[in-house]
Amino acid sequence: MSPNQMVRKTIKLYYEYLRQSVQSENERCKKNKGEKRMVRRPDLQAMSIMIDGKHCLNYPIRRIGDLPGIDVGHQFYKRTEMVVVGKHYRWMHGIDYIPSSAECEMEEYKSCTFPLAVSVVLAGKYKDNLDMLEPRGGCVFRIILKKNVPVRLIRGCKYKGKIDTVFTYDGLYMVTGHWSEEGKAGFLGFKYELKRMEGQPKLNTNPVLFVREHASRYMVELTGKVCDDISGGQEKIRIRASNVVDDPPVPHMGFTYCKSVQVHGDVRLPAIETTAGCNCKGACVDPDICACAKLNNNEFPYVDIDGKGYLVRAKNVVYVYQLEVFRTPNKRWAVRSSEFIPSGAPVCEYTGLLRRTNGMGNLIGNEYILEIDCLETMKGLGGRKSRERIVPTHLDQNEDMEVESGAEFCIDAGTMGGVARFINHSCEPNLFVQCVLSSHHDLKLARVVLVASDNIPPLQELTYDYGYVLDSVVDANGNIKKMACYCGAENCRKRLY
Ligand SMILES: C[S@@+](CC[C@H](N)C(=O)[O-])C[C@H]1O[C@@H](n2cnc3c(N)ncnc32)[C@H](O)[C@@H]1O
Repeated sequence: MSPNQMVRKTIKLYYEYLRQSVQSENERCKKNKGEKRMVRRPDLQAMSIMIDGKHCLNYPIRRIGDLPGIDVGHQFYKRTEMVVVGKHYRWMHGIDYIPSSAECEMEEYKSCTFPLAVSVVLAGKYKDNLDMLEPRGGCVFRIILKKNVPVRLIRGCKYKGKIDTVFTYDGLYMVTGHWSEEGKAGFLGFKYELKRMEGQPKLNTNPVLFVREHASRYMVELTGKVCDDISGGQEKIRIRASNVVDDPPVPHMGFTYCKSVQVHGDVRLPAIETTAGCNCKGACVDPDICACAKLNNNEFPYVDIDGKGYLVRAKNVVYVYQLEVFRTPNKRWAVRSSEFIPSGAPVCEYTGLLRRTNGMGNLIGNEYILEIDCLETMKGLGGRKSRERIVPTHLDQNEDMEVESGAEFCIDAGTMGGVARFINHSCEPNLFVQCVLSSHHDLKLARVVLVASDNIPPLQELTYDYGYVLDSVVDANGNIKKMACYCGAENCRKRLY
């Protein structure tokens, strides 16, 4: 696994623990009526679980300088997120340091006098904090910054949306001078002049400012706009389409928008027993009593954070973002959001015509088919990666299910579909496919929702892994078809199929 992948994996795990911690805190508060909400901070709980479980990177032996897999411009959305990858371990403090040479990984610095500062977060919290960008850095309060030892500089920037602060890694700085000065609070403080080291990528504070100030305006004044709302008013939030790639811009998408799955005329659905849901009054509280939780191995699949539902972690069974369809140079259309999408948030449903997969010979070449292969995924069949441990028990025990033959139904968004039909494949995606059962319990006819697997910054392309097995796609003559992948991921498999 590459350092970048290690970092992503660690951050994903941290957010999974974070959502679990929010969930258990919510449940505890609901059970103990009158108890103050969130006594234990979920982010700190998640951080402790990561530390105790030895899931953190670059810890306890610490590194000075750049950390593998965290480049200039990398953005963090919580201070504790920086802790779990070893970027800035002292989450409460502006300066992080290595206390002794025994905790320092790098031989060349072992002879220095410790403690040794390794990173500085400038978040505008101190009254005397001067952040004048280059060449001067900020003001700090203890003499632990050393000449000739680089420090990582991370800039916090307030964000107007759902997250409080975005922390951007700005690169390595050297101390070029220091002096003492009486601060605004009347105490003597030490100030440092920091100079950014040569040869690093350009300062990356601009994307933060762009996101903060201009993303929503950008959506209003969308450059190259070819359609004001591809949903034709069906969705609450308009889905605009833009094309700055073609000249003249291609406006045609050749499909009919549908907000929900439509049953194809040829399909006779099996008799489905609809379910009434649980007997909880108001919000579901007790997972030992709630019928919905029982079907999910006695836990709630969703956690409520600020009144919104987030998936705790990928489940075998269980839209609100301003999405935009945009033209790409080599993948035709694609989808992105103008807003930050937090990890675990459901983004959109894959809609289209519900069809049977057999007898679909005439659909060879249809690029918009998504098989409802919930059960295959649960059992890890046909090259699918099984989601271990969390097969709901009532389904796991049902060994009679015919799963070897592949998915019985699929959603065909070729002529009719929603915005999800424009979401491309990536070998390192930021969404995952989640099957959801709500009004019935028939896995073959589950709804398919795409959920954020990472924190997704505004304007980043949304992608999921199509999960093709290589050489599994054939043409009408039975010849193997190959398609090049242009996802651009570091570990791209180079082929879609
Ligand atoms: C469901 S569609 C996605 C939307 C499509 N780009 C469009 O403009 O309608 C799937 C098709 O998009 C293209 N595509 C998706 N991901 C791709 C990738 N990573 N590399 C190359 N082409 C991709 C392929 O042509 C694929 O058959």
